Amino acid sequence: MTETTTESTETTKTQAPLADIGVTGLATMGRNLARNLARNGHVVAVHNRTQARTDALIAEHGSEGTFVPTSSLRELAAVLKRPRTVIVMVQAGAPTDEVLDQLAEVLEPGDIVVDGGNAHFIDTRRRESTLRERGIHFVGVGISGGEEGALNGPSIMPGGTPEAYQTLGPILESIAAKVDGTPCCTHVGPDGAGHFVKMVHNGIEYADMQLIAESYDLLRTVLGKTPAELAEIFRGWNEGDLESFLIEITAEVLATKDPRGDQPLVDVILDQAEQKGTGRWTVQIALDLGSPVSGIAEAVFARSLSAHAAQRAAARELLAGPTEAVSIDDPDTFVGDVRRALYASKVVAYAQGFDMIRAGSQLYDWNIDLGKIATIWRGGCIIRARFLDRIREAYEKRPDLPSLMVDPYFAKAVSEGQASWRRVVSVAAAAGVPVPGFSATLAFYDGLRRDRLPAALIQGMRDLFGAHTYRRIDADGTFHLDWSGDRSEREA
Ligand SMILES: NC(=O)C1=CN([C@@H]2O[C@H](COP(=O)(O)OP(=O)(O)OC[C@H]3O[C@@H](n4cnc5c(N)ncnc54)[C@H](OP(=O)(O)O)[C@@H]3O)[C@@H](O)[C@H]2O)C=CC1
Ligand SMILES: O=C(CO)[C@H](O)[C@H](O)COP(=O)(O)O
Repeated sequence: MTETTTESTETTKTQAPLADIGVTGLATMGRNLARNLARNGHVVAVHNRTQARTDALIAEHGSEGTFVPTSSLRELAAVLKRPRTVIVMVQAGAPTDEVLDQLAEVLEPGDIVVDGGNAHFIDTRRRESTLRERGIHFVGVGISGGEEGALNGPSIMPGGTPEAYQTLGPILESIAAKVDGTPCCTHVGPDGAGHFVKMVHNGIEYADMQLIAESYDLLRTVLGKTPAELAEIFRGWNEGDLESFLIEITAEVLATKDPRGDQPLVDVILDQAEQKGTGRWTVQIALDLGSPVSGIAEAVFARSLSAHAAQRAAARELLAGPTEAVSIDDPDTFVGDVRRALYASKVVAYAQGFDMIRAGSQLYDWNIDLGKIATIWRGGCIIRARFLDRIREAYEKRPDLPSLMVDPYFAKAVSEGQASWRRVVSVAAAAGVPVPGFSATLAFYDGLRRDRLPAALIQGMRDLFGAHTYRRIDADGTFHLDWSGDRSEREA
């Protein structure tokens, strides 16, 4: 029997079954996650700070499953089966702490609290340790897929203890997206591992979106293609190795007209990209880990630059652009070059993200299985893409792969694309089209493959001005040159 009506809260309370799971925070994500849980047969107790959201959920979707509406966290705790499981889907940051403090007062040792928001993994580690002292299992869970994914199957990245996953895992797996029958949900690792992986997912998301935006800009500026023509090109690309959710929605955005007029919607949207923070966190943490995520960093910086409206307006008046027009002999060949450059750059951005996950896993002793991460990103999440199956294969074949770039499949794919990639970056520079993503990822590729890097010169300079020492290619140890004296070398 489905408890769906709001006419009498009292009736609902007295007849309410003990719920399997609770969800507090019923905005975009929480509401759809609760519906997904209910549609999959779980009895879901729901709560929101502002009662109207709870009432709206029950009124509009109460018939989709068994919901138990509640009007306080204490009431939510009272209607849950023991040990209780509560998913918190509220705004990240201070609001999450507030809700966790309130929940800690009404829960008991052995209960499980899940934070499904976009929390910083350092906060998750802190919260896990605080709640552990009270005997409560705290599980930081990365959830990706946006509004539609939360309803129909997101990609789910849970951290926390293996014990908590034993209870929580089957529930989360039941609502996750499925690819070839495999749920896009796995126990990522302890404490903050799930939120760390979600953070890097979002960093990759930023890079992927930036690279697609650069492709659009180049084809539009250099070839003069219209948004409608470009929508067709992206639709075509979505049939091949670039097939992904982001390419699919690119075509959709470009094909859409302004509802207020006849021009393309993309031409009336303000060109200042916003960001909530997960991309920035990825780069901040990557700096601490010494993980060179240059493609992701350029994507974050490109959003920042776009938002500096006053600087851009001042510079537009003063800074000269190319004096000669770029002419492309064969537009179709150039479209193919951009497609190959996009694929190669994407491989680099994903490789950087996976390298960063490995670095985080080593530092925090999380033992994250990269093949499993690729597996759960194949469906449900924003960066879902056909080539993630290749990434899964690469890490399953060789879990200690030093970099995705040296997996035979990706090494071949990127090497085959490099000539196109170089042409695209050259044309962009000549045409004055900014391609920070394409350039940074190509530089990363060249940096990886070079026999000798100019880092040797940097080491020489460091030793000259600061006696920072250098190592030699032909002897063990560290050395210092007497730069201001007789230039003899001594072991440091
Ligand atoms: N939107 C998306 O596509 C995605 C979002 N996420 C993450 O999921 C979480 C939820 O996102 P979303 O659904 O967009 O909602 P929002 O991030 O917009 O948060 C709104 C919800 O938080 C509640 N809230 C805010 N402050 C408090 C507080 N002090 N005490 C209690 N409740 C509070 C609101 O309650 P009230 O109604 O009373 O204001 C409302 O339920 C966030 O952490 C977000 O980063 C993750 C993946 C995708
Ligand atoms: O988590 C998400 C998807 O996985 C959100 O959609 C993402 O946080 C959006 O980020 P931003 O607003 O910074 O572009």
